[in-house]
Amino acid sequence: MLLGLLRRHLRPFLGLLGALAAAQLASVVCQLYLPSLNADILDKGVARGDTTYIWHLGGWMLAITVVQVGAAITAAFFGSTIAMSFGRDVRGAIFAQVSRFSAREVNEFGAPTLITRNTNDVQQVQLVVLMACTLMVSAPIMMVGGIFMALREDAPLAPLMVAAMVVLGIAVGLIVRRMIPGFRLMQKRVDGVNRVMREHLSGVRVIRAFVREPYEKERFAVANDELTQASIRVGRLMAALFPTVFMVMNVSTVGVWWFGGHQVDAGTIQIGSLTAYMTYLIQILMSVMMATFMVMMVPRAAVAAERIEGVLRTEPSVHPPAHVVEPEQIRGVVRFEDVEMQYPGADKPVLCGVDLVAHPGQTVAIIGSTGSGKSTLISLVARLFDTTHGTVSIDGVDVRDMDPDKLWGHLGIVPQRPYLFSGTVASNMRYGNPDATDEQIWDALAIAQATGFVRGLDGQLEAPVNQGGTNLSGGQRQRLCIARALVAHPRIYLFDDAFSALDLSTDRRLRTALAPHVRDATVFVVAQRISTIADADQIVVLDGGRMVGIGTHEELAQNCPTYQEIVESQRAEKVGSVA
Ligand SMILES: Nc1ncnc2c1ncn2[C@@H]1O[C@H](COP(=O)(O)OP(=O)(O)OP(=O)(O)O)[C@@H](O)[C@H]1O
Repeated sequence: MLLGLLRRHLRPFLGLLGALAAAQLASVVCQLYLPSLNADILDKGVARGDTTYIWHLGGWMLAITVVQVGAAITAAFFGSTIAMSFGRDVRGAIFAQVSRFSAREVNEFGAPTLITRNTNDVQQVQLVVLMACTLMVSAPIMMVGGIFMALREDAPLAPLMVAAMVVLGIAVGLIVRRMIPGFRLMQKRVDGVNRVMREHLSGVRVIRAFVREPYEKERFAVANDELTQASIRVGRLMAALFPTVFMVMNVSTVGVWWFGGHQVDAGTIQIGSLTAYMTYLIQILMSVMMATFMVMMVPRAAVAAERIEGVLRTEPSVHPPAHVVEPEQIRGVVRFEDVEMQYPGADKPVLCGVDLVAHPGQTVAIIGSTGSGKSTLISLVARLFDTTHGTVSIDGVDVRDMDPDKLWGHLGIVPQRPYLFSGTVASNMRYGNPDATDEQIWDALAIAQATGFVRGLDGQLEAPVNQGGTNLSGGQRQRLCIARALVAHPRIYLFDDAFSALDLSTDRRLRTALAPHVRDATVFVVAQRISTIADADQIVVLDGGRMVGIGTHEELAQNCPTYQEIVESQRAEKVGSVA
């Protein structure tokens, strides 16, 4: 998975990778050449007292060092550019993919893991790219070149070098193999900590109201502890890695001095060559160590890549059609035909046999007990989910055959949980219609009964709105969400319990103001209160996912027992609250 991800997202940087490889090559060749010049200075210059030779080679060494430093800086610059751009592109790809997800995929993954995957996981892979860019060419060349140059200086010491490399390779391999499952567990536990943290932040008011802070602290402590345990397990293995590398390096250095010393004694090797041999050995083992460093990161990056690919390879269940069908003209006739909807993993459908037509200019209200399927019904129009049987069509075209962007462009959705984006009142109002004028916004705010409180805000339309609209009350948020839908001027409105946070008189005023504005549109209203929907052209009564009544308020009050029960229960509530 890691290789696949790297291959796809590094392709645009092939040119830069080539330049990086050239710069690294230049740097390594210079590094490999320097010890051999040093050996010459010692053996031919110092040993013979030839100062001119020393000055001459010294100058060469200086020039080569300058080239080596320049090449190393250039390689580091290219490497950082490639790694950072890689990270940017992968994050962009994940964001684009998640934007294509339907509610089903978002629910299946969960927001915390999607956030971790787009941040922490990408960072892990990016780190490996950065390391690879630094070592990719230099480590192998250094290793091969070092061996070649070292053998040129002294072949009899070669078995020692080979033994050191083999021992190092086996030791590192064994440790790294045990690290992979540890990293997988660690990333999962990072998700766990994020999940608890996110829930804590979103539900902070509820937590305080129910005095559940100690419980939440305990929950976080458990998740935190689990992450710590997993990290410690991996950390122990990592801790074993470096001492192993250094032990092999130090033992082989002692071995070289020991055997080399005897050879110098015997006169079979010169001191300069032995010094160069030592430098090469250190260089080789250093590159093995650097490669080890990278190898250490690869398992974690491989796990991260697996998680990233998990997102990138998930096919959204609500996907654009292969052949888009455009309605001749969008009028807004919405038709449900024998619609059934079953959530993935659920044992029975939440909607069954729904047949319904809504015409432009009509308001269709949906009422029913909690969990009867009202929100699900209208979410099918917006293709937040697809039906499992039957069709939902707009102007005769199945919504699954329409271009999703065009479909959503005709819809004005006011969700059950009003959500506003960080910015200003105006930026939120222009969310569905960036060209809306201030006048249009004020008109929409007036219909949504929001003018009063927006005028009272510091900055009015330019008043700041926090993420999620948390600096506004629930009712204010709901009114701004209604106004936002009105500014977009869609053909079809979907109000999902959008009036529930409004008091009765505001609800009435809002509906009166709304009527002329949506005169030509098709309006769906999910509501709990009979008073909100009594004027609707059609009222659909849902019970356990089935339509148990359809008609006007008067008709249903006459012949629909479920509706009569709802009316009766609300009347009793009203009498009870007055008493
Ligand atoms: N994303 C989901 N995944 C699985 N089941 C779901 C999902 N959303 C809703 N359900 C289930 O589907 C049923 C209908 O939910 P829905 O939200 O449509 O009801 P509702 O009538 O709008 O309820 P309420 O009046 O409380 O908002 C419920 O039993 C709910 O548990």
